Amino acid sequence: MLLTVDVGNTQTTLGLFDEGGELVVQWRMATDRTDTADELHERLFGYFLMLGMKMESVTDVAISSVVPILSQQWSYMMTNVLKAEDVLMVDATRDCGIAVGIPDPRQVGADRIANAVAARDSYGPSTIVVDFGTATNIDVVDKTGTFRGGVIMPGLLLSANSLFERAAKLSSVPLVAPEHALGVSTECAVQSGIVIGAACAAEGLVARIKSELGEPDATVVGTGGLAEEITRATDMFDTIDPDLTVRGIYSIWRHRAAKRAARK
Ligand SMILES: Nc1ncnc2c1ncn2[C@@H]1O[C@H](COP(=O)(O)OP(=O)(O)O)[C@@H](O)[C@H]1O
Ligand SMILES: CC(C)(COP(=O)(O)O)[C@@H](O)C(=O)NCCC(=O)O
Ligand SMILES: [K+]
Repeated sequence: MLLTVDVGNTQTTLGLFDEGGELVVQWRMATDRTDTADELHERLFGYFLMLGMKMESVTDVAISSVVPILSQQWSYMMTNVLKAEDVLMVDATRDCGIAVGIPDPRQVGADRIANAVAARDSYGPSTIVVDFGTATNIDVVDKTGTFRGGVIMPGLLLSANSLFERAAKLSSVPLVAPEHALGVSTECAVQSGIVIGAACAAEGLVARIKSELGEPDATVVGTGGLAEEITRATDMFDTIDPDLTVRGIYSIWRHRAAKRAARK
């Protein structure tokens, strides 16, 4: 089985794929920057126990991480503790099976490359991904199937928390989409600003990107932990695909495995 690990700034999503490429199970844990390799091992062991699965069933590992300190700890744990033979770290400077059309691929977050690969595989070229997590990032695949970059902006929770921290009369409200943009209470006004505001920002940016690319019919896909809530505030998405990043990591692993097999 392939174990995929997607280390985001807020949560880490783990996935297990069977030999046929089916995502068998997926789970999330909080991302804690202070975790050591031993702590990650303990937590992984606990999840396998809970799932009634054996860690020995993992033959391959692929990691996408946007938290460098944890990239090291995960990689060390998989190699030295789990003794995985081959640990793939997603990295846009190595062949991920997609053309990268930006000047310095070293800068790109691994999750954004994974999103682009899965978007191209699942929806074809000319696809725009909006990923609502710690950051809201837009990842663009043009009609030639090339990753073209996109947008990075503060995520909903980050924006909301800064607002609550700095505005003396405001305190935390549930981040759900209100029925109307016109808020008649403090709670509704804040929900409108944060949730509908994030939807409108994404709509506006996607419209501009479509126009800059000259691809008005690009497919628009929503993903990330907060996508389900945003979708209540907009009809911009052709689809919501919560497993996009994890499938991208799988595709990149499969691409590399096929290349390796061809060399043998
Ligand atoms: N299954 C879920 N359904 C709804 N919200 C979720 C789910 N999983 C995570 N979230 C929310 O999404 C946020 C994390 O999103 P995620 O895309 O994992 O961010 P990151 O990749 O930056 O860590 C968290 O604030 C969490 O509350
Ligand atoms: C844009 C991101 C902060 C998104 O992180 P996330 O919200 O998934 O935790 C991450 O992909 C990142 O740190 N990228 C590096 C900069 C770049 O992609 O250009
Ligand atoms: K994100």
